Amino acid sequence: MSLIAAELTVEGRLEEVTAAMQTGQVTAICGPNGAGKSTLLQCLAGLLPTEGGLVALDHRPLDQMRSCERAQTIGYLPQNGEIAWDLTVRNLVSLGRLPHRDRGEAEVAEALSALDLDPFAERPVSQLSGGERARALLARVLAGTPRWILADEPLAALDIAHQLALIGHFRRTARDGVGVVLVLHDLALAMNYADRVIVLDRGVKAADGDPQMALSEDVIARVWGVPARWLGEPGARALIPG
Ligand SMILES: Nc1ncnc2c1ncn2[C@@H]1O[C@H](COP(=O)(O)OP(=O)(O)OP(=O)(O)O)[C@@H](O)[C@H]1O
Repeated sequence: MSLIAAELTVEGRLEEVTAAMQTGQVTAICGPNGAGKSTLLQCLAGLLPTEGGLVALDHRPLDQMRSCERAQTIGYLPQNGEIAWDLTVRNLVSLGRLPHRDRGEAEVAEALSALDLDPFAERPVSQLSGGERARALLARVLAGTPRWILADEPLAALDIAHQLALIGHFRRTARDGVGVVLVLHDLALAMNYADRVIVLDRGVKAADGDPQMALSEDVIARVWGVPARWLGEPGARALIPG
């Protein structure tokens, strides 16, 4: 098992947030706009220097790892990622193999298939819809076969069928020993599919634990300021406002 442990303060954005995540689990990071979710994910990926605190992967501070090793180990999907060149989808996804310095044709093919991109593989990315583009960017991360997947709102642009297919893929990947950390705005997806939920509120941790506890109606009322009720059975819950 691998572990990422963080103890973080980022001026004006995160205040003494501690978190420890393990492989084999899907961890969701939830919270209102501006709560610090993307900031936390960037810190966990080693992309944002932290003034106070530390992020360690298996007790090794991330900033002491070589960038190549870090890139092989941690796959990061930013929110609204840019695509600088008008590559074909296959070539974009192949960029995920850069840290490994190989073509990784089998891994690229697997990632294309996991994201249902085979019909678009030879198409320039400029000719994709928003959701297809989001899937191509995530496929690039998966092609790198990282031990950790850190993805910022990976489901936001996807239709319900692709959301469910992808969350199923994340769950299987976690079962195979990968650590999956997802920023999610959809609280029902977090409730039904995450093993663990971290809730941030204005830069501080408001809850951390199993989804039933971390996303209780009380927490939702306190953090989001919205009265809401959970209906349905565990694993198939729906959040009803009011
Ligand atoms: N580059 C930056 N420099 C300074 N402050 C920033 C920067 N990026 C974001 N912030 C601020 O830090 C806080 C946390 O931002 P962050 O993007 O982490 O929030 P978030 O929870 O991901 O929000 P959202 O749900 O809107 O994506 C916000 O108040 C934001 O305005």
